[in-house]
Amino acid sequence: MKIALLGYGKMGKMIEQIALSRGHEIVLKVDANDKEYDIALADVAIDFSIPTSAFNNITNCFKNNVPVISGTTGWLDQYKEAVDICSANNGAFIYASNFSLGVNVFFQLNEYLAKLMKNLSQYNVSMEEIHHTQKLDAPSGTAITLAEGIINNTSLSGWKLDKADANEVPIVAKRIVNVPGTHTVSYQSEVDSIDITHTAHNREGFALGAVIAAEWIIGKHGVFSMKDVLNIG
Ligand SMILES: NC(=O)C1=CN([C@@H]2O[C@H](COP(=O)(O)OP(=O)(O)OC[C@H]3O[C@@H](n4cnc5c(N)ncnc54)[C@H](O)[C@@H]3O)[C@@H](O)[C@H]2O)C=CC1
Ligand SMILES: O=C(O)C1=N[C@H](C(=O)O)C[C@H](O)C1
Repeated sequence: MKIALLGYGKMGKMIEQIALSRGHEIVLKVDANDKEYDIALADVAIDFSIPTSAFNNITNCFKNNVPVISGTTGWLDQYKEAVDICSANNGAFIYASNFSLGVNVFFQLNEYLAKLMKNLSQYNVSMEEIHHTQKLDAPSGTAITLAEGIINNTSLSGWKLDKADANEVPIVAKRIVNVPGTHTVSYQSEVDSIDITHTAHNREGFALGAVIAAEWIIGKHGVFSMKDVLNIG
C-alpha cells in the first residue's frame, strides 16, 4: 500500500522502517515546511505531527478521499469537528492516543480495575506519566484516555494535572530525557497500594500498531478505534 507520512519526526521515521519491512511504499513524507503536496497519491495517510497541525492534516485527507490514521496528541478539542468532516466526506479515520498493543491491553485492564475499585472508598486513585523532554503536550494523550477509562467506570467526574479536587483523577506529568512513555495508575489506602504500570521500551510498538491500523482501514468508511482494529474488549 502507498503511505503518506504526515510528520517525519521520531515517529514518522520509525513508521517508515516498519512500513517498508511489511512491504509498503512511502509515497509522501510531509514535514513542517511542506505546504504543497498531493495527498491523493496515497492509499492511506499516517499523521504523527504536532498538536497545531493535526486537524488540518487530517481533514485535508478526508476532503481528498484518503483514509487517515492519527496518533498526534494534544489537539482533541477539535476531534468532534474532525469526525463531522469525516462523516460529511464519507471518509475513514482512526485516532488513538496510543497505538501499541500493550497499551491497548492496559486500557482494558485499567477499566476493569476501576470497576473493581468503584465502591472501595478507602482507596484514592492517581496517575503518573513520564515522557521525554521534547514532548509538547501534558498530560499525555494516553494518560487522558486512562483517566477517561476511570471516570467512565467510577463516580469521579474529571481529571486535573497536579492538584485535583476530591472528585477528580490527579495526573502528574514528568519529563525525563529519552523516556519513550511510562504510565502508572495507582490506588492508595492507609494500609496498601495497588499500582499498574505500562512501560514502553522504545517506539516500535506505537509504530507497528499505526501501520497495522493503516492496513486494516483500507476499503472501510467510518470512524473507528484500536478496539476495532485489535478486536479486543
Ligand atoms: N498515538 C501514539 O501511539 C503515539 C503518539 N505520539 C504523538 O505523535 C506526535 C509526534 O510524535 P514524535 O514523532 O515523537 O514528535 P516529533 O517532534 O519527533 O515529530 C513531529 C514532526 O512533525 C513535524 N511537523 C510540524 N508541523 C507539521 C505539519 N504542518 N505537517 C506535518 N508535519 C509537521 C515536525 O517538523 C516534526 O518533524 C506527538 O503528538 C506525540 O504525542 C507519539 C508516539 C506514539
Ligand atoms: O509524545 C510521545 O512520545 C508519546 N505520546 C503519546 C501520548 O501522548 O500518550 C503516546 C506515547 O506515550 C508516546
